[in-house]
Amino acid sequence: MTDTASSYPLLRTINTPAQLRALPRTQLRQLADELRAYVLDTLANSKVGGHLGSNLGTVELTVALHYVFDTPHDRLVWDVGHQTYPHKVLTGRRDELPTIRHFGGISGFPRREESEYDTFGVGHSSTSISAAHGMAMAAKLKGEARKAVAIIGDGAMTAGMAFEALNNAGIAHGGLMGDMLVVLNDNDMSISPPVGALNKYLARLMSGKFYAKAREGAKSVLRHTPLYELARRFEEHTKGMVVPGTIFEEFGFNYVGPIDGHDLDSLIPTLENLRDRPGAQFLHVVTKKGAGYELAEADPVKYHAASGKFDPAVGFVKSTAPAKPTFTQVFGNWLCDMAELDPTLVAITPAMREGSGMVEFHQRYPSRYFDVGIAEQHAVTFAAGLACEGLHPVVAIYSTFLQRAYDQLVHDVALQNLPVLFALDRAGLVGADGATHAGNYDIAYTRCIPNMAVLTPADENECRQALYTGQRHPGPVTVRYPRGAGVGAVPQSAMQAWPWGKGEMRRHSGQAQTRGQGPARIALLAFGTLLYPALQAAEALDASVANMRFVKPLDQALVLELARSHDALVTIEDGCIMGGAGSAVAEVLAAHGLTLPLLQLGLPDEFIEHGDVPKLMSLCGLDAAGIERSVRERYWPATSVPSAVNQ
Ligand SMILES: Cc1ncc(C[n+]2csc(CCOP(=O)(O)OP(=O)(O)O)c2C)c(N)n1
Ligand SMILES: CC(=O)[C@@H](O)[C@H](O)COP(=O)(O)O
Ligand SMILES: [Mg+2]
Repeated sequence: MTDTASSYPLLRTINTPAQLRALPRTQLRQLADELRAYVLDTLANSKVGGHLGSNLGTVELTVALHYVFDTPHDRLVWDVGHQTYPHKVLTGRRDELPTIRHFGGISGFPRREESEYDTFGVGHSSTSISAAHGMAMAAKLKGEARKAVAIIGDGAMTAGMAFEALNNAGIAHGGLMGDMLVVLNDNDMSISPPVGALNKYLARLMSGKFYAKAREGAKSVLRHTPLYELARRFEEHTKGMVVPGTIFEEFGFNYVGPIDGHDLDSLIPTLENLRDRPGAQFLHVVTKKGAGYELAEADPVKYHAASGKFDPAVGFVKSTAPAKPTFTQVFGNWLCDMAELDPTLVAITPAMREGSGMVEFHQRYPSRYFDVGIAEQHAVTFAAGLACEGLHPVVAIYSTFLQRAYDQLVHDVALQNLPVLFALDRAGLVGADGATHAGNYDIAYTRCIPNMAVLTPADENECRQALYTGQRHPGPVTVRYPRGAGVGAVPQSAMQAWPWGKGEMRRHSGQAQTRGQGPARIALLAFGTLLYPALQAAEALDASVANMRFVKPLDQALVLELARSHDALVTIEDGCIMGGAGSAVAEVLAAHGLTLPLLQLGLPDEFIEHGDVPKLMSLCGLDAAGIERSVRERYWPATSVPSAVNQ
């Protein structure tokens, strides 16, 4: 890491936005250049990587926002928040930036508990306008003079929630109008190339004489002009153009733009002008994702995020080492193979083509591939519509993002018992993205839905077989798998459906049928990839191990057989304990009046911070040592047997 003292002489003097605001305007360009270089340099040296393109694209916008608005008194609400590394640097976290997304380091997203300048916790997209509107109305109701600014990307703007907020924020409530500014950071990119009509609409606003004239005009009108004169001439200037009535004005916002989001001479006077205007303001800025770093500008998809250290001079180079296939790749390969077998298969992603492993499917089956934008609710109900007409939709969606479409899951898919397969990637802890992106809850929130089936494959081959099994099921199914690679079980090309609702034994305890003497005879019931640490722990415990495969329908016969032949049961899952697979087992035991001890291992009832997944799993006691320790603590010393068994 380059030492800030020598490499970033101006940036090292800025520890608060107040210090930034004390700078002469003429120094802001240098500050922005140093800030961009520092963000790039820091990320290039980070072993956990982080978001790159979007951060390089918001450097000038961030400098201008903190320069013009009295932060933190005025509230900046970032959308998604993956583009806030410059914001974090300018708000007192410059020297902590190298710790970003590391265990114990600062978060990769704004967090209220991390800084007063992080006014709203984000990570899931399209929440900023709603939150900023809330802050603006609160200021009004409390009689406080403050601005609320939402900074939302063109991708995030495709979510219904953003329009729910626009629909509400542009009008008065009880005669009160919130003073808020929405800044649309339009870089014509989501993670993948943007999709949908809105993108085309924004392109129209940016194209042709309107933008060209606005761009030139803005430069001439805005430079070194007193505010009143600025506002008058800017209005005159834009009036003179064929200014399209924008959709945003229809929502009650005063629309300004598009202006160049990298030109501080445009940004600052325009923001000053809008800062001092009451009511609902909307500024459309045009930026470039990856700005200032040629490789990222040229390939904004690839440079959306870095996965680890890289040499900026050569960029991201694929490692030559044969990597184990990730679960995502297993899914992507299965999807293409299944599409070959099943012509009714269609696949849907809510703006996560690359992350969900669907690039090849998109290339091979373009007419059966649907990227619906950041629109999880629409994705699920769109799938329901496809299924009503006899097609076989696969919705590839991160566990955490499916939370956004829960009612659609219940009301549109499960209640109608439609054959939709949900491929839930990023199930369980996800690591550097932290609590906002953890897929900890899908077992609990899906198994309680009637008609829903919940499959938990243990490795890469089981993932392929589970997807095949699920795809053949005539109702809604979720198949969940974690981020990254598994144990390396090579997926068999032949697809073999599992016996529906059946688990399998993977180890039998050597303990004789004790019932009251000697070490307890324990059965470990593993759901998903924790089968493997469970098998390791079982060697030390001489425990039986069941690979349950299904949370729903649960293999009740297996549960009852294990309960009757063992002294105690232990369930293990990489999902929340509360309401999870262990709870399903507990319900079966209770329903059959069985009172043998049951230990439920899984993720605790707390949000788990970002960090290295193996370390986090160990902290949660979900590695082999942790499982063994928990079982011994509960069911040992060696010779004692749980009292409940003596009954
Ligand atoms: C609800 C939700 N769905 C999907 C994502 C994944 N995601 C993160 S950033 C992103 C693209 C955002 O595009 P945009 O808002 O234009 O920001 P940019 O990266 O272009 O700066 C997506 C789809 C998310 N964070 N939240
Ligand atoms: C900001 C955002 O939500 C995405 O970029 C997310 O971080 C991707 O996660 P993966 O890296 O697990 O694909
Ligand atoms: Mg964008």
